[in-house]
Amino acid sequence: MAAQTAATTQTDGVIRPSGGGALLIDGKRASEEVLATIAATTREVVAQGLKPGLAVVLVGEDPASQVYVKSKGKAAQACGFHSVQYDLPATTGEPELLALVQKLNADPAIHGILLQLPLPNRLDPTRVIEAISPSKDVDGLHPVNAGLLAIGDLSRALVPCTPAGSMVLLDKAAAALKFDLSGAEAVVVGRSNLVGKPIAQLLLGRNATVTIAHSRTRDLKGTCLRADVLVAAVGRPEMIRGDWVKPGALVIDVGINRVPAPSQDGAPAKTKLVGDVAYAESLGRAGAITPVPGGVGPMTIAMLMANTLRAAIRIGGLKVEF
Ligand SMILES: Nc1nc(=O)c2c([nH]1)NC[C@@H]1CN(c3ccc(C(=O)N[C@@H](CCC(=O)O)C(=O)O)cc3)C=[N+]21
Repeated sequence: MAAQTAATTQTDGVIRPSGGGALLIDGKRASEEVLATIAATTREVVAQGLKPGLAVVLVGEDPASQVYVKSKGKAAQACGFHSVQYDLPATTGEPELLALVQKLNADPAIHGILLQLPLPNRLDPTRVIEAISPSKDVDGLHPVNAGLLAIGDLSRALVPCTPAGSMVLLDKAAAALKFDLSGAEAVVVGRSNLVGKPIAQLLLGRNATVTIAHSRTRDLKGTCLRADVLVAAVGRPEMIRGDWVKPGALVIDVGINRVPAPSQDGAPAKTKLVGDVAYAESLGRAGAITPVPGGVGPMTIAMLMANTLRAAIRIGGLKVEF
């Protein structure tokens, strides 16, 4: 990352490029901080006789999903959790999947159930997600958790991991720039149940003035240009251009898109990860920006661990501050 090789100062997970320009919010470092807190709290919880347990369910053989699921299992073990993974063949039927969910719902060693998405096309994720006990729904996708978030009951909701992680990074950016989210113009590009809608709810909970924009928005560039806080969650590589960013804006790039990278001297074709924001173009405009990779992605995994620990504490009825 060229922008980070220039002389930089790093204070509290924020990289300040020496030549000026956007502050870079270091999601890798923020995730390590969160994971360290989780590991410490887990030792406390284990000392009280409760070991948080996470079950990850993967259906089929999507290579990207296999990589994500592996890193979730690793993080769970590093946190001191009990961690199990179910690899089911792509041919698995809905009844078998529902039976596994019921078994995990009833298993006292399991406090978090993560159903890796997307499922193979034949399977309807809605029915399977709705079978997960809301108290173990660490993805925050069950309608009960979506509803608790919508009414602002964050003490009871399990909040989806990517939105929760995005807010941690946004808080870091706001603190570094002494920027008050209350009353600010926030624009979320993307309206998915997994990311766009829950982020909008969280921003509203902070008293931001929230616009949810999407592919049918008439003047997307003009809408983005109004944003003091711009959250990109569209899943299209570098769709948000630098000249769509209001000068000084806080930019949270949720996109993780694998695209072909130029290969040299006939070397095998390579790929690289880019966000939904044209990063290089935005550095001279944004006040702060999250990089891809190393931004929201690592935070997503850290928040999955946070949700699992929270679920365990609630299910176990422990009085542990977390
Ligand atoms: N039920 C469910 N819940 C999810 O949370 C969920 C899911 N299904 N399906 C797939 C997406 C994707 N996802 C990512 C998590 C971490 C990184 C991550 O750590 N990315 C690294 C780079 C990793 C790499 O190099 O490929 C980074 O951005 O720095 C990326 C993507 C969670 N997802």
